[in-house]
Amino acid sequence: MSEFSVRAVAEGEQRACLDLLSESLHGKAPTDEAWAKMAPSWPAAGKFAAFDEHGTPVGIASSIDVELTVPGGQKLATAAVDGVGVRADWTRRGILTAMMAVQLEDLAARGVPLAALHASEAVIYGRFGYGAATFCKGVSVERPRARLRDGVGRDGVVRFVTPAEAVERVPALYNRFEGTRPGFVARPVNWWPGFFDRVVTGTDGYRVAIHSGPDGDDGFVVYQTIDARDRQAPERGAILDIRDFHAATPQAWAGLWRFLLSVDLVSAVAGRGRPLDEPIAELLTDPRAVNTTEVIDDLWLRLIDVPAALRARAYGAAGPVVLEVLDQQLPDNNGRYVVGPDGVERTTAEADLRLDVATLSSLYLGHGLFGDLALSGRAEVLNESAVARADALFHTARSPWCGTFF
Ligand SMILES: CC(=O)SCCNC(=O)CCNC(=O)[C@H](O)C(C)(C)COP(=O)(O)OP(=O)(O)OC[C@H]1O[C@@H](n2cnc3c(N)ncnc32)[C@H](O)[C@@H]1OP(=O)(O)O
Repeated sequence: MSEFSVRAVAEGEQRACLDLLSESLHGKAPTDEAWAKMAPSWPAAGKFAAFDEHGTPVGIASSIDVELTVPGGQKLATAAVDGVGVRADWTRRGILTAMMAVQLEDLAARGVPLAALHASEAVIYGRFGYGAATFCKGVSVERPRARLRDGVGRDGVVRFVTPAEAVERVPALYNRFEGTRPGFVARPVNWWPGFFDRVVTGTDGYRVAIHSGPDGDDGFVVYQTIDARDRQAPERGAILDIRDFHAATPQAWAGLWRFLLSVDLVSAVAGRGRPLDEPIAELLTDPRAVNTTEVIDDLWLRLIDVPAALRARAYGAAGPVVLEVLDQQLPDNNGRYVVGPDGVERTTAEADLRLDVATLSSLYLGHGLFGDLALSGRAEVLNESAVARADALFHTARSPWCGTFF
C-alpha cells in the first residue's frame, strides 16, 4: 500500500491543494482567473496536507484564526477549521486521522484554546474531540398570513444599498454584532471577499438592505427572490430566501423582519441557519404562519485547552461541580476540574460527572443538558445531585448561535 506523509503546506503548493479539496467536495477546480482572485484569501499558513510518495497532495485540513464569543461575552482565539478533504482513492487509510492529530498538536502548541468547524457529516469529528455545540433551524414564513402585531419593528428605516456600498459598510456593521450571543464567530477580513464575490457582487440577484435605528446603521439582510409561480398556481409568488441576516438590537431585528414580510409578490420568506430560539412567531398575530423546516447541528466545537476555555466563560448561579475530563488526543487536558461561578481550578476531589472532551465541548456554549447526554452514556453521573447544578451552571438563556458559514 502506498505511503503518505503529513506536513504543513508550503508557499506555492496552495493551488494543487485547492484542486484536490474541490475534487473531494465534488466541486470544480478554480479557473486561473478565479484562482487569481481567491489566492490572497487562501494562504499556505494554517494548512496541513498529506502527500503521496511523489509529493502530490492527497488530503488537506485547513484553519483560519478567528475569535468566538463564549458565554459571558469573552472572545476566545479559535481555529475555524475548514477546507478538509481526502482524495477519493485515498480515503479510509487514516489520512484524516493523521491530519487532525497534527492540526490539534499545532493548535495546542500555539496556545489556541478552541477549534470549531461545520461538519459535512455528523459521524466524522466526534472521534477527534469535537461535539455539536450549536444548532440552527430553517424557517419558512407564509407571507399572506404573516401580519405583524401593532407597533412591531417601526423604530427605524430600511434601505437598499448598492453592491459597492455593501462591500464598504457591511463588514464594519457586522463587527457591532459580536458578543450578542455565545457561539458568535467574528468574521476575519479574509472571509469577506469570497462572500461578496459569490453573493453580493455576483449575478444571482442578491439584494442587500440595511436597517438604521436611532443610533445609525444597526442591522442588515442579504437575500434573493426565487420565482415559484406556475400556470397551475398563479397566486403563488416568489420565495424570498434569506442568505445573511444580523442585527445589533431586537428593534433592528424586528424592523428587518417587517421589511422582509412587506416585499410584494412573495408567498414565503425563508431562511436556513437561523438561531434556534429566533422568536419570529412572537412578532405575528398568527404564530402558525411560521413553519420550522429543519433543525440541524451547526457549529462543532473542540476545547483544545480545557482549563483556559473553562476559565474564560461565565456560569449560572449554582453551586460548583467537579468534572472529570478525558481527552485521548491532548492528554494535558485529562484531569478533574472544580467548576463554579467563583472560578475553575484543577482539583483532586471526587468527580461528580465524568465525560470525554467531545461531550464537554458540546455543552460548553450553553446548548444541551448533562442529564440528556448521560442517558446515552456520553456523560457518566457519579453524583446524581450534581446534574441539575451542572445544567444550571452551563446552560445559557439565549441559544448559542454561530451565524457564519466557513
Ligand atoms: C470541516 C470540513 O471541512 S467538513 C468537510 C469534510 N470533507 C468531506 O466531507 C469531503 C469528502 N470526504 C472526505 O474527504 C473523507 O472521506 C474524510 C475527510 C471525511 C475522511 O477522510 P479519511 O482519510 O477517509 O478518514 P480516516 O481514514 O482517517 O478515517 C478515520 C475514521 O473515521 C471514519 N470515517 C471517516 N469518514 C467517514 C465518513 N464520511 N462516514 C463514516 N465514517 C467515516 C473511518 O471509517 C475511520 O474509522 P475507524 O477509525 O473506526 O477506522
